[in-house]
Amino acid sequence: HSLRNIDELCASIVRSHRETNQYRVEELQALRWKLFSREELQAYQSKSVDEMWQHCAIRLTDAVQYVVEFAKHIPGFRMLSQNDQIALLKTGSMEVVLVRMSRFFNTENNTVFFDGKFAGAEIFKSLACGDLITAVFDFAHDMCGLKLTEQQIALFSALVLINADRPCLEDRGRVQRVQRSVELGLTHILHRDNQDNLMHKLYQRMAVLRSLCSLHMEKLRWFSQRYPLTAHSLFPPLYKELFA
Ligand SMILES: CCS(=O)(=O)c1ccc(CC(=O)Nc2nc(-c3ccccc3)c(C(=O)c3ccccc3CC(C)C)s2)cc1
Repeated sequence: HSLRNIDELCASIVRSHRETNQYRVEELQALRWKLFSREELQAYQSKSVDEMWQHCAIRLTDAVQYVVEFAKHIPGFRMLSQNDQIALLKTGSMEVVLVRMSRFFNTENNTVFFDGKFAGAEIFKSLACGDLITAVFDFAHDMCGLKLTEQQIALFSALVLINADRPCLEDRGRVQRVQRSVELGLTHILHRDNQDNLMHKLYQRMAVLRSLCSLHMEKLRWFSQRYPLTAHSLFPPLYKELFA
């Protein structure tokens, strides 16, 4: 890998990250103090479990669509077989959504961007999965502590997605080669930013992401058993395809 290739790889991943985000950082910084009123909060909290799950699944699926677009523009991702691309998105897209959402977490009042405003954990009460919500908020808070730049987030997101250890890959070797080039890109960016020490912290966060996503899958299984109709006929098809 000549340095030129690595620079080009980083530039295309950063460009793709920027072009596939629903919101720009500046946009959401401006909304940071736009909070839900007590009435709005009560309206969310009085939704039934299945209503709130459906509401969130739709929004989560929106965010996942953008991650699919991001993946398609990662050099080397499109070279992989269709099956391997799906396998990587199945396990990685939620993780990238969590990394992206964490950028907009407001650590001063512990709120996350949801439905156009910033919401505290209590708004998700009717989901009846408090441990998942707490874990997501803790992760977002922790990620903010790393103060990653958009470029670092772009390369980290690509590395989260292109992971040769994922289950049911056809050509693990090929995924490994793409993963190694993205790893080189991330270490290159961190070295340039004089933050080599971040690399091992980011690998630690990848393990937390995996546990968050298995908790999400566990909650989804619990929900689908209790509300089969909602899960099978009212959730977005992409949500079912990727998570169910
Ligand atoms: C991701 C791209 S982005 O431009 O940053 C962006 C784009 C769009 C938004 C707005 C948005 O959809 N926010 C959502 N927030 C949460 C959420 C919820 C609980 C805690 C923390 C955040 C959503 C979820 O549905 C969710 C997310 C993670 C785990 C679990 C769930 C709920 C389960 C039941 C599906 S959707 C925010 C950020």
